[in-house]
Amino acid sequence: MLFAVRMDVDIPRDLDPAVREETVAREKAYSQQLQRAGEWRHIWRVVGRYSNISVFDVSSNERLHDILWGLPLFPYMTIEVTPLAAHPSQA
Ligand SMILES: O=C(O)C[C@H]1C=CC(=O)O1
Repeated sequence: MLFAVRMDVDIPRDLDPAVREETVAREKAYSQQLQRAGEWRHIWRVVGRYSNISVFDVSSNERLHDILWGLPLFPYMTIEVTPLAAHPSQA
């Protein structure tokens, strides 16, 4: 099952810089592990924003929910999920 997911990140400016750095590092490792496993297919930066648009290929809605819930930056994100279906014009 394919999903497009937009993540808008808003880390509070007064968050301890060490906590920020450690959380962002954990987020990167978590993301790259899922990319290597094939569930996080694409990640693209949204130009000019602290946001990304990603494509996930997962077995179920529950699996995607678990992945998103587990994001270290989840408490600082607004997330929009769009389920994808094959387009009839795809060559
Ligand atoms: O930078 C971001 O867009 C937020 C987040 C999502 C994956 C990752 O490594 O960081």
